[in-house]
Amino acid sequence: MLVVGLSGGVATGKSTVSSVFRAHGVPIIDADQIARQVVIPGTSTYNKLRKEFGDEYFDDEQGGVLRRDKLGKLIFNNPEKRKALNGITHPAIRWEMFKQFLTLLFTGTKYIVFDTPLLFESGYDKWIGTTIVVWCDFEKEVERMMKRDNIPRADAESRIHAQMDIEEKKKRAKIVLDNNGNIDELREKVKEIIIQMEKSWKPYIYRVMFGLILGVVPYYALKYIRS
Ligand SMILES: Nc1ncnc2c1ncn2[C@@H]1O[C@H](COP(=O)(O)OP(=O)(O)OP(=O)(O)O)[C@@H](O)[C@H]1O
Repeated sequence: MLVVGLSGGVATGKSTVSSVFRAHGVPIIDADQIARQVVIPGTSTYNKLRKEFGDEYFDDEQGGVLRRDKLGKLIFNNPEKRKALNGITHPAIRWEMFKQFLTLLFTGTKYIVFDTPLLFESGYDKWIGTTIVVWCDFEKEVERMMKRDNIPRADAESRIHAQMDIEEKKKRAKIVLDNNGNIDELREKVKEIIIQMEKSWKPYIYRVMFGLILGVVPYYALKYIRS
């Protein structure tokens, strides 16, 4: 199975790209969705967060849900608190991603898209067959974020500046997806990528390698145990 990493700047269009893949039946592992899933009230990650950050970060009138905005503001300029948050949430996110990956591995799907804003920051790009970076001009990025999130310009700009430079991500990507046009143009570009991936031999090569590992490793392990 070919794993395609999808990343880019904030509000550059990753979710839009992801939805086109999904509409074409490509399975997606969505890191943002998993990050929300692991902090649902009642999970062990939720309980650890509540203990670490205190009740003020949870909305008990809404079933105790995490106040993401409030926590986001706290960690924005507080590296220690950010470290504590990541220390609690990241292992749970990684574990959930691994479970979803394993499930998809055995369904025989040809390729999957791994949608994560922090693909390069986390270093996962090194383990991934192909990487796509979605980008658009700074001004467009700011405008789209302000409109979508209903936030002032200063907030949008500081969220962009808090991320790894988009030029660095573009340099490290295998496929650079320009989203300066309209949404229809973006959809057409994604369809083109899907056509190219359908033609790719990489998934078959990976399948043969995986099959060999599954067959050869137990064979030698048994041989070693019996000798
Ligand atoms: N080509 C486009 N033309 C106009 N608007 C667009 C285009 N592509 C995306 N948008 C809009 O820009 C906003 C941001 O797009 P999207 O949510 O897909 O970005 P994202 O990279 O997933 O964001 P985040 O980093 O916050 O997860 C959305 O409101 C989306 O509808």
